[in-house]
Amino acid sequence: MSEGYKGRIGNLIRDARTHRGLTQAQLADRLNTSQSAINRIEKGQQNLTLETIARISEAVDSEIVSLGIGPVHLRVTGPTTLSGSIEVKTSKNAGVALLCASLLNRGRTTLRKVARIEEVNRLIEVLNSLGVQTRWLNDQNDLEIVPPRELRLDNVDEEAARRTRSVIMFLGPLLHRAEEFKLPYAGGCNLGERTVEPHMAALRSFGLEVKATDGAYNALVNPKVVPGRPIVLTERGDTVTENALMAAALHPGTTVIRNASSNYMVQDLCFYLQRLGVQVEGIGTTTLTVSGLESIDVDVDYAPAEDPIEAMSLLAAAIVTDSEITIRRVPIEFLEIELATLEEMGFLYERSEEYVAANGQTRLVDITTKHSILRAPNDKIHPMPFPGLNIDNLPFFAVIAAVATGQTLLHDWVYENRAIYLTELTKLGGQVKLLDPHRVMVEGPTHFSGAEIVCPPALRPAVVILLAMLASKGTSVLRSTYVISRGYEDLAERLNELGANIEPFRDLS
Ligand SMILES: CC(=O)N[C@H]1[C@@H](OP(=O)(O)OP(=O)(O)OC[C@H]2O[C@@H](n3ccc(=O)[nH]c3=O)[C@H](O)[C@@H]2O)O[C@H](CO)[C@@H](O)[C@@H]1O
Ligand SMILES: C=C(OP(=O)(O)O)C(=O)O
Repeated sequence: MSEGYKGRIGNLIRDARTHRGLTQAQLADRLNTSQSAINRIEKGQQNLTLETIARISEAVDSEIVSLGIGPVHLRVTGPTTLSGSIEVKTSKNAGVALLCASLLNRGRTTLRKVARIEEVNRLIEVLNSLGVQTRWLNDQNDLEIVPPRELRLDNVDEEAARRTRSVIMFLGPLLHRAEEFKLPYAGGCNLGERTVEPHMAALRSFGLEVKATDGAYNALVNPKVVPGRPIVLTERGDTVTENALMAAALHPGTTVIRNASSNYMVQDLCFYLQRLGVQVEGIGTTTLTVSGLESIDVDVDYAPAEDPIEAMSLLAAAIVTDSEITIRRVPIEFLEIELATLEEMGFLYERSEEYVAANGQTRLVDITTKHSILRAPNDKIHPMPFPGLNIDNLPFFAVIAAVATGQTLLHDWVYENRAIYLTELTKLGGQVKLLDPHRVMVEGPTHFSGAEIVCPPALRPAVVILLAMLASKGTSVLRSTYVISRGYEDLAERLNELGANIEPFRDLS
């Protein structure tokens, strides 16, 4: 390591340490080393291994070595048996919808226990670039959002916006704020072509016309156009329903949305809109009736519900490692089909009595997984819009099927590219055959063994690979894991608390 580099890293570590309010002695304590060693490191007088840097990063703040130093990789040593209990965090998808919806309100929105994930960070960056003030209030991840009098729509943080797809949900609220504006094309995971046409079709009823040119959506709004009849969505998509709801919230009349998604994030958005004073009927069904308001200026507090996809990920972690763990705060109403499918495969578990999430609505349970001997299901596993098996939960059945005896057919009719990434499991010893771009056949049981794999550019398949690595004998490396932190908060650290051995590290350039 060059002298210059050592000095630079030393400075970064000192800054991160003081930022966390730690003395050298306290940091030394956390790392099981001496204060004089920390002093030498900070002065750039010490050679550091990547492992040490990763450990220091963890002890102070994982951000310290992100400056100028490459992506985070994970080294996983397995096989692992997990134990203990873990709490499900609030959902990425409600989090991003509510951040967008906060633009409807001229007052202050406080969101409780927001998932502190990269997707949320990107959207906060976009909001900040528009002049919205945001502040994390405490280590519970409560977030305060205060919009400005006038939004700076000509100042959008394009780089942040392009890294998320959720920015498409700015269209619904913004069409009430400006008659002309521009948004960068939505990005996000590479799951193949994902149309935005249903969004345009739904919002046309509110006078929005969008021309897509030069990498941007150029929006023109005719405020005289209001929905004359029910809006019929051509796809029961989640974000399209959310866009239509947000547009309807500031339309001072009644809007009926048919073929609406009734999925978890849509429900959270509806509950938030109700707090804003907007009347929403039909929550949980496919017809939503919204009585909107001329303007909204209230201070509101809302606590989004727990993430069914994170809960499914944790169930899959337990199943693939054959572990008995307790997963707390599972939003059971959004996992019923998944659990019924798992039961058919021989999965054993106990569940607690139901209790209610902080939003006062969503039903939660604690699930304790039990040692199970799994067999392939008789029928194929395929997703459906809620109340079907969640589209984002399907990939987890690949790693579950890999530990079940027999052949399981997974049919992802939804995404052009997502099933393809599941074949990466073969690198760990899985038998996963791609039948066509939408169908994979998984044959188990599998004796996983460690390998080095670059993260697929899609959140759920990336986590599926990570979970298989937990069950793999020996050392695995999962490279470039930004895509995982897009949707999960501290996943590696939290799995380590259950007994996993996952070590984050970075390359030095
Ligand atoms: C931020 C957020 O909330 N993201 C979720 C949302 O994305 P989002 O709402 O953006 O999903 P899309 O609109 O891209 O829909 C996903 C895919 O499903 C297809 N499709 C969808 C519904 C339907 O009835 N028919 C149909 O064909 C679409 O053409 C597309 O190819 O919903 C997806 C599907 O649940 C989830 O994977 C995403 O995690
Ligand atoms: C596909 C997903 O999300 P997004 O819509 O943010 O790409 C997902 O959460 O798996």
